[in-house]
Amino acid sequence: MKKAVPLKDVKSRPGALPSKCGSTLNMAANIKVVVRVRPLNEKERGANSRVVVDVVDDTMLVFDPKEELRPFFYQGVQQPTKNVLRRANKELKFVFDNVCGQTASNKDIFELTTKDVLASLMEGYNCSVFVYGATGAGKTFTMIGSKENPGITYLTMEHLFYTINSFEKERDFDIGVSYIEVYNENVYDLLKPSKTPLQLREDAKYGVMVAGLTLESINTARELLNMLENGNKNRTQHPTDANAESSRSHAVFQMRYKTSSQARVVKLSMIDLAGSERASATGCVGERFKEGANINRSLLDSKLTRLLKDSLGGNCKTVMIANISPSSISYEDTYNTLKYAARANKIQLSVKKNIVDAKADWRCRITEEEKLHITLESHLFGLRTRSKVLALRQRLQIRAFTHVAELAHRSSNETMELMVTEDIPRQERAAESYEKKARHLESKILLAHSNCEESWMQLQITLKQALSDCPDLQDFIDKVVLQRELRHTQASDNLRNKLLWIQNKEINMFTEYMSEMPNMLRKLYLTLKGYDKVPPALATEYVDLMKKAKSMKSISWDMENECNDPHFKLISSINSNEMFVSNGDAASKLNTTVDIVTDSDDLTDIENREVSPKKRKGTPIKLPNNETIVIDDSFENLDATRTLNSTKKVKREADVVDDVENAGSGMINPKDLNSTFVLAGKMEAMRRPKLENVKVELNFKSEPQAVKRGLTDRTNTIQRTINFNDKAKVVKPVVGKALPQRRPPVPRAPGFGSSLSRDGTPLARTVQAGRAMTEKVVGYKAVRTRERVATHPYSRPNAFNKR
Ligand SMILES: Nc1ncnc2c1ncn2[C@@H]1O[C@H](COP(=O)(O)OP(=O)(O)OP(=O)(O)O)[C@@H](O)[C@H]1O
Repeated sequence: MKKAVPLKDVKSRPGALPSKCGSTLNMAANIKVVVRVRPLNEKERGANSRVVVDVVDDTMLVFDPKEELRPFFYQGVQQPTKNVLRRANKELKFVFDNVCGQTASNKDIFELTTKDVLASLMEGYNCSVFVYGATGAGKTFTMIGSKENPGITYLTMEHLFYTINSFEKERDFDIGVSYIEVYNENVYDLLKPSKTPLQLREDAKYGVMVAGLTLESINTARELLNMLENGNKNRTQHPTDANAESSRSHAVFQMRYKTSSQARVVKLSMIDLAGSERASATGCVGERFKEGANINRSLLDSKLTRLLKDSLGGNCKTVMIANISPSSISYEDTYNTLKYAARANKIQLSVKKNIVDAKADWRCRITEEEKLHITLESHLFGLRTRSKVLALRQRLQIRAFTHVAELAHRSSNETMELMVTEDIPRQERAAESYEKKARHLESKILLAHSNCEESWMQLQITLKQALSDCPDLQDFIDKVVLQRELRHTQASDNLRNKLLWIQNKEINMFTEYMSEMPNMLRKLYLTLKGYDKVPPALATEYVDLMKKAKSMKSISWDMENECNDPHFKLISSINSNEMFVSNGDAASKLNTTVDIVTDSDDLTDIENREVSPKKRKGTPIKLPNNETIVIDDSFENLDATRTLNSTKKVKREADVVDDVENAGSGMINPKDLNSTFVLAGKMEAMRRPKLENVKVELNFKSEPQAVKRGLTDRTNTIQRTINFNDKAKVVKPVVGKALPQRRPPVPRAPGFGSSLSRDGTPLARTVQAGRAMTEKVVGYKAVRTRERVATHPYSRPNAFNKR
């Protein structure tokens, strides 16, 4: 026995898991193959042909079964049965999903094929049923049938309408049908016959379309019956040896339906293929032969394949009905058909559900697009934050540098030179680096911004489409828009908080630094005072300053004050909502050489002030490297006159000192501190040897000049080294003017030098009372105490030191 075609397990395979959206379902499925064996026709019966198909059961048949040999007798003796002239039987077993014998009706075929398919169709799967076989095998009989014995197309549609009517109230079905034929590679509409063939088009949304095809809408299966009968009459038919009414074309009946809740159209295709027989089998020549060639060709590719692209491929549930004749006359065709059907049965398809809940589908699409937009948005926010933080840090750095430069200017020429040679170039390099980074970030921001805008535009288009398709989605769409606004507000707040945090840190550091200044100032003042080197203007100014420090307690931070505060100005100057940092501002600062022109005004306002010609007045000092700096030490710039004329000037100096000593520990406004110094000058002057406005060049070392101009009355000495030891020797202390630091009286413990006895009772002062205190009378401890006080760096020199 010859090896049979391998048997197949035809049990249904489990479907794949639903997709993420929950709206589409992919499942693996084989092409369902049903074999129908038609009864022998008149001709076959007349030809006394042999039956070559033996239907074993509803899934199995044997092709060319072994014949039961009749015993052969010769002269009453049974002879050996072997007939050498006879061809051996193939006896091939074929197993399919279903095998229908000669007695099966169209209704039976429908039950086994399209009835199941309809359930899938209603679930949203594209479905196709095609009949395959040689000419006269019964394809048209199965598919179309007649009015009296309708084929499976009619039966399917009848059942479809029955199903639809059962849930008509729930769903609104829109059904359209078309009936076309592919003949000699041309497509014709069978419902509206025309000699002009139709063209195939591919549409992204609807798949393969036939341009100009009539899509008839039907409401009952009865309408369809007439339609199919008329359509079939228009089909190209030519008699063949096997079939007097042979259809020489492929007929494709398609039913499409769409409900309001669906996003896509679902298609059912019923295809009556032209005979698959070999051209020679038809006994045709000429035109008919060409027909046959085209039929076979179109089974493999071209128009029919394209037309059924989405109805035979992966995304479709497919049923193949293989029609065969049982007669040995069609032996070859039947064998070929069975082989072809067996192969088709092995094809596994991945079927995708087409019914998608439109609402869920739109949600899915919107969510996907929104995700992309959020990614782009967060990238943009990140870049903006980096850019603004960078700009703020740069501005704070410039501000800090300005202060440092000013302090250097005030302290000594060496410091100033160091600043010019080292710090300023370093600062300029930092500025250049900042500018580079800022530019790089800016270009990145531009790109990210345009990407983000583009994705938002796309998302908006999708939102509009979704809304027009599904008005129910209004809430969902509103939520998407609101969430975007919320994201923007949050990003803006985060940015603002970050900037404020940085500035707050800066202000804290500045405040801490400033809080240390009053003590230092007080010590310096007292030292000068000890040497009687305090000019009246400085004393008054110092007193005013300390008074201000005292009144700091009553400061109220109203809005106006905040606005005038340069720190607040700095905070408000950075708008976190702006896409870019106003680099113009930063750039202008970067390109400006630190210009220190100070007077008795607020130092922190340096950046906003113009250099008035008046403030250019002063003493030009020639530096060792032949550069010149103008020190504004002119009298008119000192506030002393005004201060002296004020009511405060009438106070006695002793009172002033008194106040000073008590006010030392208070907080001081930085503005007030800065006003202590009266200095004008320009750091740039050191970098530019030839300044236009330099009028007089003086030798830097010409001390007497400064003295002549009354330097002792001014505070703006550029170079004053205070050597306590030397000065203590040459400067005569002014007795009574400077008081030593007051210390709270220390309760003395009873014992040596105490006015209390060991038991706590007061001692009677007798001999010592009223006498001058000498080493002898106060004892060793008193001498040590006096020495300690005298050697304290901030106390005035006393008689002991002098000695
Ligand atoms: N199952 C059946 N029972 C009774 N008669 C049948 C059956 N199948 C086919 N016939 C008859 O056989 C003849 C040929 O059938 P049909 O036209 O359907 O063949 P076909 O495969 O479509 O051929 P072609 O490819 O040439 O169009 C018709 O007269 C039809 O009535």
